[in-house]
Amino acid sequence: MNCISLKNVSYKYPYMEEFALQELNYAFETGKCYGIIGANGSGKTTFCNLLRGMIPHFFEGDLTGDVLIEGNDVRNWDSNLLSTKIGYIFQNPFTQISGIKDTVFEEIALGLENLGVEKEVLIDRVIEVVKLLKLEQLIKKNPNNLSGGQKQRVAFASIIAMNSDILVIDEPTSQLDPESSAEIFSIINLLKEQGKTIFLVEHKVDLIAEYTDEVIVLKDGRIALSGSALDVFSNIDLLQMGVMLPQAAMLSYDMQKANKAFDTIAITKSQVIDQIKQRVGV
Ligand SMILES: Nc1ncnc2c1ncn2[C@@H]1O[C@H](COP(=O)(O)OP(=O)(O)OP(=O)(O)O)[C@@H](O)[C@H]1O
Repeated sequence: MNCISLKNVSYKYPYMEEFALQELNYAFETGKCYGIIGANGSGKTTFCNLLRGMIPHFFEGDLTGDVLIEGNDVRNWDSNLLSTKIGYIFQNPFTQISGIKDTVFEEIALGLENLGVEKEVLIDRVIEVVKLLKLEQLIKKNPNNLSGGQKQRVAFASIIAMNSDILVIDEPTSQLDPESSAEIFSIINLLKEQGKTIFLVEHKVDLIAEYTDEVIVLKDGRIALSGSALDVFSNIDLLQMGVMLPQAAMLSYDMQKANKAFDTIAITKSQVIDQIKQRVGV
């Protein structure tokens, strides 16, 4: 089933002459994890704002074509309903934390509280999410005093508590160290296992290759390339679109140049290991 469909969609910000998004056509399937990549200014954040209905509900400007969310035109959706259906995780965890709650527990409960969820249900739901993300040590702490990585985990917990079907995640690890980034990606894996539809903007292409099912490459607001992570990252044209290839793919191309090509292009570390094992016969 398609959760979001784009039919000939273009968008221009108010007072701008250039289109930020142009002639987009795509059918996004429920339960898949999509990676969104592209050079700076290619339209990734605008694309996220389109997918979550902020365009046209918050951003004015010219939107043409059809954005269908579960078959209904985005213009006909109630914006409050959309914000619970589609969760959004900011690039900067400091922006996501409300700043008005004294404990992590209250912070995670805030979205549910705003929805008027009954207190007992709310407490059960928060406890469930705290266990799932192993946040027990943090629940009594003040969210404002947490590290960036801890804040980002709390931000994920707040969104997961809302039980949104679709999650739009904009560069969640750009401000985190490798250890905190790995923790965030294990949470993204959990969400995949729960069958959520995920849109992930991430500059670290190795992570996109590892975790996503399909990849959309944006260039000047257009979908320049799309398909399975393997198809997209096997395409050397990516380099001309201002996008790096995963290290594994670079190694595959270097092996080709040295006339020692792998049987197939590898895009993840585990695929490289498989190719080497095959070659040395273990
Ligand atoms: N609020 C806005 N008003 C006018 N133009 C905007 C606005 N936000 C973005 N743009 C323009 O739209 C285009 C796409 O920007 P966008 O931020 O979506 O790209 P991006 O790929 O997310 O960039 P980055 O990787 O730098 O975050 C750019 O030309 C940008 O200048």
